[in-house]
Amino acid sequence: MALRTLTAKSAAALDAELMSTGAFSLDQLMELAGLSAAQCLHTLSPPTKTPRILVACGPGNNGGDGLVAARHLYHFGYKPSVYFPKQTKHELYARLRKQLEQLKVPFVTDFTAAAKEADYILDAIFGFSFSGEVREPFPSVIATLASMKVPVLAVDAPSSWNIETGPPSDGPGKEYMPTALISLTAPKPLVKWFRGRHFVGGRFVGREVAEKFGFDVPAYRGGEQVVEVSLDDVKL
Ligand SMILES: NC(=O)C1=CN([C@@H]2O[C@H](COP(=O)(O)OP(=O)(O)OC[C@H]3O[C@@H](n4cnc5c(N)ncnc54)[C@H](O)[C@@H]3O)[C@@H](O)[C@H]2O)[C@@H](O)CC1
Ligand SMILES: [K+]
Repeated sequence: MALRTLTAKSAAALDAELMSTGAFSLDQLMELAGLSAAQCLHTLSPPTKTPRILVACGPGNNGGDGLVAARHLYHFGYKPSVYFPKQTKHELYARLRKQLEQLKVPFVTDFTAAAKEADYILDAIFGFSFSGEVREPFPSVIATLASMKVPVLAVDAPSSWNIETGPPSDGPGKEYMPTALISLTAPKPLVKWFRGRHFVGGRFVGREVAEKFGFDVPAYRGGEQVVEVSLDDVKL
């Protein structure tokens, strides 16, 4: 199974098409993306082994995937906590937050302290719209992710990596290499620099649309939302 990659520009164009011609709402896509990230974490390590999951959420849709994943992780039997320092007023995010509050999922403010207590971290800080130098308050968060021993699953991209050119040549993300990566819809060119277990999730695109945007739908098994794809099987 050889998979083609999707550039940041094509990923954004695909998103726009799914939410216009495709007739999807953002809620739907985010729900499926977040569900696949939670299923991926379960594949990596069950709640009996790593119960405490710290979910780091950024200000955009990658962060929204993290909020959705935190809710599913709770229902899978984990004890998630959420770091969400740059909250938007968008009503979708307010609802996702309220859903977590009703489950008594804690929101933490000190990322480094919370990371020391975690068994696994979900990196949902930045996805395909990240660019430039990491701005506050995230440099210290990325530095913690880069230096600590707790395993990390990155959602769509290791946060702070450039989508096309991979890890930054300087700054806190230079040494950051998550344990695992779940590419949403299709791998991005940055997988060339990634060393770890690689998965694809976000099972909502048909073959016709995939062909139009120049990527491949992986061979998902049965009703699963996520599939492990060897990096050797990604066409770079
Ligand atoms: N088609 C798909 O595959 C889908 C993707 N989704 C998710 O949506 C993500 C893309 O979401 P968005 O386009 O909202 O963008 P991101 O969540 O990737 O990031 C954008 C946010 O980060 C901030 N930001 C960008 N560069 C920064 C920097 N250098 N320092 C600090 N902050 C910075 C921006 O101001 C913005 O708030 C994907 O990666 C994926 O996780 C899903 O939610 C929906 C479906
Ligand atoms: K991420």
